[in-house]
Amino acid sequence: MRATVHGYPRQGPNRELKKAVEGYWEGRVTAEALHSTAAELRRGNWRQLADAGIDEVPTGDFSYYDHMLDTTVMVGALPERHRAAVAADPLAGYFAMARGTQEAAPLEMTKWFDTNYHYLVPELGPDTVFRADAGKQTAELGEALALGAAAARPVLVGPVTYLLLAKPAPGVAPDFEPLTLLERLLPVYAELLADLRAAGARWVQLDEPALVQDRTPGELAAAGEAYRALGELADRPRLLVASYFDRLGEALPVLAKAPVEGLALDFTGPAAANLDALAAVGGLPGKRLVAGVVDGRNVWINDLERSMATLATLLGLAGRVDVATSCSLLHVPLDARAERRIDPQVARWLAFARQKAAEAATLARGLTKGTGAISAELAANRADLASRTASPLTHDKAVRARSAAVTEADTRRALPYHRRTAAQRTRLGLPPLPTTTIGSFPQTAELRRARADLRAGRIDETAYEQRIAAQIREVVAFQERAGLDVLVHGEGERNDMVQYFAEQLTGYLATRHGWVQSYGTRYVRPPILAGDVARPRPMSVRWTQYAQSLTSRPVKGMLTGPVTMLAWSFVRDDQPVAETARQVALALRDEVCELEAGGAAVIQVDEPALRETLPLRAADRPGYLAWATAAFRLATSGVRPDTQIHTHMCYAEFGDIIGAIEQLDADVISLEAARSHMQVADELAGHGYPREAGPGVYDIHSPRVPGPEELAALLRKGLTAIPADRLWANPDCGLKTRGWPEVREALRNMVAAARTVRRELPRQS
Ligand SMILES: CN1c2c(nc(N)[nH]c2=O)NC[C@@H]1CNc1ccc(C(=O)N[C@@H](CCC(=O)N[C@@H](CCC(=O)N[C@@H](CCC(=O)O)C(=O)O)C(=O)O)C(=O)O)cc1
Ligand SMILES: N[C@@H](CCS)C(=O)O
Ligand SMILES: [Zn+2]
Repeated sequence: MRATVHGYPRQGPNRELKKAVEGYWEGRVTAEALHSTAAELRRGNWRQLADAGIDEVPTGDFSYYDHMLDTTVMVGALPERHRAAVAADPLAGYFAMARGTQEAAPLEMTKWFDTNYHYLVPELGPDTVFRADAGKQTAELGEALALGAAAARPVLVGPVTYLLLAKPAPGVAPDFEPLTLLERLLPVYAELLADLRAAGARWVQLDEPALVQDRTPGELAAAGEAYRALGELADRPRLLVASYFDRLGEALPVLAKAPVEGLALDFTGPAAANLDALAAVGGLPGKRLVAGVVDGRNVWINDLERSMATLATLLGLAGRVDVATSCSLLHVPLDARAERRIDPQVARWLAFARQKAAEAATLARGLTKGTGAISAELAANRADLASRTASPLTHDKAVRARSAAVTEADTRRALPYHRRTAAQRTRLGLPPLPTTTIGSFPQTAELRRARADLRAGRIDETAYEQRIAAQIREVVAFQERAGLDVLVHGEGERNDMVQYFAEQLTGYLATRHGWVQSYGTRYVRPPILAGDVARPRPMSVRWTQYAQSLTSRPVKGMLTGPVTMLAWSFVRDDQPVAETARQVALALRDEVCELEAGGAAVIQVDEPALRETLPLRAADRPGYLAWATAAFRLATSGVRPDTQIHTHMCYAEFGDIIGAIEQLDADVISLEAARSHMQVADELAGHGYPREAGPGVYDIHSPRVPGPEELAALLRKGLTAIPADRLWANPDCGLKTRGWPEVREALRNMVAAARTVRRELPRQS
């Protein structure tokens, strides 16, 4: 029995990859230097995995930006508008597809299943011509083999998932279904498999996570047909079809029957249902089962005894069982041992990527040699688990009592929306198409340096606060000059919209080095929800009030909502997630009320992750949406009717949660829409969304500055779906990743566009 993982963090111990890629973009790092840093990081990862006891390493999971974009390159499906740039300079062209240029828009970016990782959406149409390019995969396999890896297994996004995650290219009919291209794509995969075999691959993994979502009979039949065709190829390595993030459900019998040599299944969380389902289909006789028993999505140590029991059952259900993490370790930080500041009593409960690889190796050893061979590890693990259950850190009586006393009435505002809206209009006196931003302004290197200086003791708290106050003055003055209607303080004091609040709440642990890739070169350090949550003191009131003291225009209070506070953290697995959400919501409710008492007439509570953590299977959704929307309302319903509650969401398709968005009972919502050409405005209108909305007009993920005409056209498009008295003009998301020059120009253009479109509106009688 072997131990393996599906993928490993790419960034390196000190985010060397981020620094090299951003250096290349800025012209400070040559392409050669970038390639050599990347190769060194890959070698470091394989060595680390081998040291942890992993005896089959993944290859090809590394990426300069995103593995879906790599797949688009691998199958030659480059968007027409980027072809010339890629032909002229493949590396620069690759980043142009990811980030866009002044001439050519980037690919759309969206969430990778229910994770906080974002991928670039392939754009396909009836004229798409696929062409195999195995170069990256064969080169990385060659590197691993040259390093002496005992066994190396290339990992590719599978053809069915690739097509199911694609969208119609611009200009292609919106009802075009990329899956209809499967027959054309399979010969390309056949060629790739032959190339990988020739390069020394004995096994190749094809990732099909899209098959854990609800699929139509036609999609399941297409998957069955694809793996029949690939399985019947003569010149190919052995095939391992991998699924993760949930149970395979009705796709399990389809894959179990396919002529492939192995399946990788997740056995954690809701995917634990795979165990009974596997027994029900008669197991995988003669096949390899790669059993994902070590959770690749959380940071908690594995219950080794429970996993051994699962593995023992699985031994009777497959020809051969190997031990693995449930999914790629891309979604967890690299090394818990780097967190020297975490209390050792708590640190013993934590396992990051490196520790999870070691857990898989321990389990594989136990399976091969018997539990006696891992008795020391089992005893230590038992003691660590028991210390967590018994710890006073995980229980706060006052928090539990308050949470238990919450009633339905605590989650309802005093008046319904239609009675609040008039009071808010009178209080705010805004023009039609009011202009605003989503909250953050550029997080300049100077701001980050000030924070790093504070951490290192090079400056004191007073000097740091002066720096933040200066930033707020600059942000407010700019917004007044630019003519925005509802201002923000700019979030300059926040390292991250979740981490900043988590650092001020009890029950959360912060990491120092726990970076996880969010998209491209952007990383987050998800805090860890380890205990009961309370708010010892106000968190955002002071800076909001300071900004309001500088202007007579309304300044929005800005908070992160309870669902996002959970989604972008590692949540505790020792109590229902709904209970954790209620605790966080109560802490936020106190903050919302204190912002209002401090004079805020508009308070935005961001829930960008509401859609992201929607369960992948429809059957699990009503339960999630019930606790998630109740937590948001609990956090926001303590305010007066004339206080306007905004919420904001980005990075996702919202069509399937519009009913739930209504359940939030917010007064105004801003949504990401620019890259998808305001499609969301139609979706809102299609569902009869009766409230105010700001579908984003400025794509903040690209350095490209939209002109006033383009922005006015998007607003006019918004007006076809949402009436003028309910439409807001705003960017897609916060501006923290952008530079000041772009932001200044884009926001001036946005205000000019709103003014132009306002002039075109019929006169109010
Ligand atoms: C809105 N989004 C967010 C998501 N998840 C979150 N948890 N937060 C989000 O905002 N998911 C969906 C999207 C994803 N979008 C983004 C956008 C931007 C970033 C980003 O810019 N990340 C930064 C890191 C931000 C941060 O923590 N900054 C710290 C500085 C930390 C640091 O680099 N420290 C260095 C020293 C720095 C120095 O010396 O100058 C160190 O500690 O070694 C801060 O401001 O204090 C990034 O750089 O990637 C992420 C997701
Ligand atoms: N208020 C946050 C939302 C990001 S999703 C920001 O502006 O960055
Ligand atoms: Zn956003």
